[in-house]
Amino acid sequence: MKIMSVLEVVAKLHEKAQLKKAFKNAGLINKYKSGDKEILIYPKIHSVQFDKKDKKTIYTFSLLNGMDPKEVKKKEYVFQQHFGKNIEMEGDLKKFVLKVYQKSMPKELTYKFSEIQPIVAHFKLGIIAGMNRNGQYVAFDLLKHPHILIAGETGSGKSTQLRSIITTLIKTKRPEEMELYLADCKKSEFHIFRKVEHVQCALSQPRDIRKMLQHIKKELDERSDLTETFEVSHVDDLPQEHKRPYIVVCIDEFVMLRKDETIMDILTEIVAIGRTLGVFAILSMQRPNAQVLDTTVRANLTVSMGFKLRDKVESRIVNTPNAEKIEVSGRFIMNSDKLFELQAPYLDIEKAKILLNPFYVSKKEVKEVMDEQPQLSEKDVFNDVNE
Ligand SMILES: Nc1ncnc2c1ncn2[C@@H]1O[C@H](COP(=O)(O)OP(=O)(O)OP(=O)(O)O)[C@@H](O)[C@H]1O
Repeated sequence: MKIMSVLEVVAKLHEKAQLKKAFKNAGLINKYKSGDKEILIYPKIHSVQFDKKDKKTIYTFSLLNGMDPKEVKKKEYVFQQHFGKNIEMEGDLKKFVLKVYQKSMPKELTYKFSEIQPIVAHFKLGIIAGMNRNGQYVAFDLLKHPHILIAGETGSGKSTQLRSIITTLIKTKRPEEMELYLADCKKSEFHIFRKVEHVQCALSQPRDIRKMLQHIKKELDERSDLTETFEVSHVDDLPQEHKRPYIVVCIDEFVMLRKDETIMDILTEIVAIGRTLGVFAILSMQRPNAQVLDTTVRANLTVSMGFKLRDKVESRIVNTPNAEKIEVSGRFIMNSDKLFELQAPYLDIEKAKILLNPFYVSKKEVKEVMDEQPQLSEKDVFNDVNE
C-alpha cells in the first residue's frame, strides 16, 4: 500500500510538472525579475487525479488573477501537443478542469438496435446520439432537449445520423404515439420511410413542404387552444380523449427553404413553442449560415450536432467548438448543455430497410397537390406515395 502511494505521489509530481510545461508553452504564466533571476509564476494546480475506471487523468487548476480565460481555449492545441489529442478542457472564468483520456474514440460503431433499445427505453422520445470514448452510449429525451440541429459538410455523416434517429424513433414508438413529417430538399434520403406507418409524409417539393408546415401550424394552434381550455401546461396532461400524438418534423438541408417566408416563420414558431405542445423539429444543414440561423430558430435548437465542418466560423455558428478539426466520418461534437465528442452509429440504407420492414404499410395513391387548394384533407396532401 505504502509503495503504491509513494508511486502515486511521484506520478502526480510528474503530471504536475507536465502541466506546468504546458502552461509555459501556452504563455499562461506570469514572469518577474528578482535580481538577475527570472521567476515564473504558474496557474495554481489544485489536484491531479487518476481515474482508473475511465482511464483518464483529471487536472484541476486556477488561472492567476488578470489572466484571460479565453486564452485557455485558444491555446487548447498546446495542451493537445503535450497530452495527446484526447483531451477535454472545461471551465470559464478562473477554475478549469483538464481531462486527459488514454482511450481513443471508437473509429466506427455499427447500429445495433438490441444495444440501443434498452438505452432509449425509459425516454418518451429517445434520441440515440452516439458513443463516447469510454464506450458508453449517449442518448437523450427529445421532450427534455427539444429541437435538434445537425450540421456537417457533405460526406460527414448527417444523413446517416438522421436515418438512425428516425429508425430508432419508429422502432420504439407506436404510430398512435408519434407521427413523423419528413421533408428532404435533396430528394435523396427519406424515400425509405415513406411507407412506414408513423410517417405522415415524405416530401421534397418546397410547395408541398409549405403545405405540410401549414398543417402543423394548424395543429400547433389547436393544441395551444386545448392546453388553454383544459388549463394544462403540456399536451401530455390533456384528458385522454383529447390526447395528441407527438409530432416530429425532420427537414434535411432546410437551408434550401430559407427564401420561403411562410416556411421559415412556421419553423420558427415550431421551435419557439413546440416543446410543450409535443411538436419537435430536427433540422439538418450542410453549410451553417448565420443569417438563416441567427434568429429565434438558433436560440431554440437546444441540441446541436456538429459533424465535420468547414472552418471555425461554422463551428461557432453551430455552437460545436472544434468540429472543423474532425477527420472521421460519423464523428461529431454535440452541444446540449454540455459538450460531448461522439461517434454516431452507422446504419446503412439496406439495414435500415430491414429494420423498418415490419412497419411498412401500403399507402393511398398520391393526389395531385395544387398550389391553392385549401379544401384538401390532411391525407390528400400527405400521402404522396406514387406507386
Ligand atoms: N456513423 C458513421 N460511421 C462510419 N461511417 C459513416 C457514418 N456516417 C456516415 N459514414 C460514411 O460517410 C458516408 C457519407 O455519409 P452521409 O451520407 O450520412 O453524409 P452526409 O453528411 O449526409 O453527406 P451529404 O450531405 O452529401 O448527404 C457514408 O456513406 C459512410 O461511408
